[in-house]
Amino acid sequence: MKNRGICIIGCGNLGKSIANGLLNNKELSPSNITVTRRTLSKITDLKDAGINITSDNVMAVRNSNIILLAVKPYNVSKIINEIRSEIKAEQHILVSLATGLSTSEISEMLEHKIPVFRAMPNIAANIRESITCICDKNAIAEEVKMVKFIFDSIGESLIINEELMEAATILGACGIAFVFRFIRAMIQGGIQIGFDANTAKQIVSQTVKGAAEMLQKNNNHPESEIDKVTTPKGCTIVGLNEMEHRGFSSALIRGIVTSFEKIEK
Ligand SMILES: NC(=O)C1=CN([C@@H]2O[C@H](COP(=O)(O)OP(=O)(O)OC[C@H]3O[C@@H](n4cnc5c(N)ncnc54)[C@H](O)[C@@H]3O)[C@@H](O)[C@H]2O)C=CC1
Ligand SMILES: O=C(O)[C@@H]1CCC=N1
Repeated sequence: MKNRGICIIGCGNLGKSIANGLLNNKELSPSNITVTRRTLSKITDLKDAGINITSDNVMAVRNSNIILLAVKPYNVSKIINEIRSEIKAEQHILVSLATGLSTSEISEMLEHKIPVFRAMPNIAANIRESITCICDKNAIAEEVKMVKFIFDSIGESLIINEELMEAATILGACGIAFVFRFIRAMIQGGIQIGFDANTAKQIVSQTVKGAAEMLQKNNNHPESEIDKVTTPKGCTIVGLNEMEHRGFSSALIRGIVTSFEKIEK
């Protein structure tokens, strides 16, 4: 990776998070990273850190090997039109972050057959705690490794089949919003039983973090951890059962399926 040039076209929320993640990766030199945005004043901090910033997408592509397309889906074809003639089969790999556009659709917009990837991170990329699902078209193992290296800089990454990419979008990228809504409801409950909002947020955030880390470290099923909390005839089981009577799990599952049906349309 050391001598590979990486460019990020569209340095907005995700693009900037990725650039920051890459800055923290000691195996990469900031001088090999170029990011583009129309309003450069919003990314001068990246310039101060040694990253090249420009509004010239064509120049950025010319001087790089791995192109990350981090613009909104409706801007993808316009950007590809702009950079198409600069994309060379022997030089480039393209990684699209755009929701809902397949690798085939993107490949068809290109002049040459090059490896095309899709990657779906979530906004925790900002603190390098994203989960990014990745799939590819026409890539060899070494190229897959290079792309995975980039997304491992902003959290964890996973190679999946493209047919699961929409499901990955719902579970990981939209999923973080579902988790935030759960957290908000916990905080509201916490306030009703006596805490101020900030204290409730601190207790709930750390509780959620602890639960997630337990699953990651112990690899147990959530239900076996729940069994450790539920004292017979105790206060946890009555709360859990009341939530289920009110449709807690069912509401979450139905929300996930509804989001999935929307993205599949
Ligand atoms: N926001 C999210 O949670 C997720 C978003 N995505 C996908 O990632 C992509 C980027 O999303 P965000 O970063 O949230 O959007 P954003 O709007 O924050 O970033 C896009 C950036 O591209 C810039 N841009 C637009 N046209 C340009 C041009 N011609 N040249 C250079 N820069 C240009 C915009 O000024 C903006 O800063 C989207 O395709 C989205 O579907 C994927 C996973 C999660
Ligand atoms: O809500 C959306 O459409 C996008 C997809 C992934 C996250 N946000």
